[in-house]
Amino acid sequence: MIMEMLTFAKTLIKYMKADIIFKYFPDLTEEQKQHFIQLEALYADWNQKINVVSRKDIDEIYLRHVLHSTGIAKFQQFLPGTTVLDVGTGGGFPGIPLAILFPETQFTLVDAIGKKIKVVQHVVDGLGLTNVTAKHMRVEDLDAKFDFIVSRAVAAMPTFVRWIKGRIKKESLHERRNGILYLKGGDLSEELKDYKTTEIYNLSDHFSEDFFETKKVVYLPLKYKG
Ligand SMILES: C[S@@+](CC[C@H](N)C(=O)[O-])C[C@H]1O[C@@H](n2cnc3c(N)ncnc32)[C@H](O)[C@@H]1O
Repeated sequence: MIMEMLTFAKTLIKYMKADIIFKYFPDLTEEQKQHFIQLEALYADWNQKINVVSRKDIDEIYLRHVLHSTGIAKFQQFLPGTTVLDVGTGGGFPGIPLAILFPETQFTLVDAIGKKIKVVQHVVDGLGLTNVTAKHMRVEDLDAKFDFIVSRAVAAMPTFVRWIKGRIKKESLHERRNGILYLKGGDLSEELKDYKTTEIYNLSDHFSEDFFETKKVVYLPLKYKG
């Protein structure tokens, strides 16, 4: 009886931690909810073996990593059949939470560091996600095209745009033209001064936690370059 109560309490605690995601995404399927709930244990387990995320970050994984990643979905819903590239995904952010939200979208997650991609692959396998391909490589060496390119904390926009040149598909499936959706923070006026078509969205308009006060989604539509 005590063991059963303990198991129940553990399940409840796990559910409560992921609750911050369910609060902002109330229409998730049971499978999506289970995927989000399982994330913390999978990261904690793999992080013990291959240290890629700090202990503090694991403790706050739902706020700082998972919810932040899903912020992109507040601005762009991906249609079935969309292809999305996550550049410099690290442990899988924003790619993995987005892949849970959009199971019919194909995600390619790349990182230049092999052990980070190892963690990503283990988490993807642990969840049984079939819409994620993880690649250990520099993005400059990738030879494929995508509808959208997402990223967080990898490079300043001029460098980033240079790296992903020619990686955007010509035809747009969505109302919004194909391009970059980048999670950034703080004052971006200097970094983005040469990108006149950029649109900036405040995540604080959607998420009430202090963490999001300065957090933004930067959208940069891109022209197709054969
Ligand atoms: C600060 S981490 C951010 C990781 C993740 N996006 C996040 O927000 O948690 C930056 C990551 O970008 C990767 N990276 C940097 N330059 C890259 C490149 N040219 N191609 C692929 N990955 C790159 C690094 O290996 C590192 O894992």
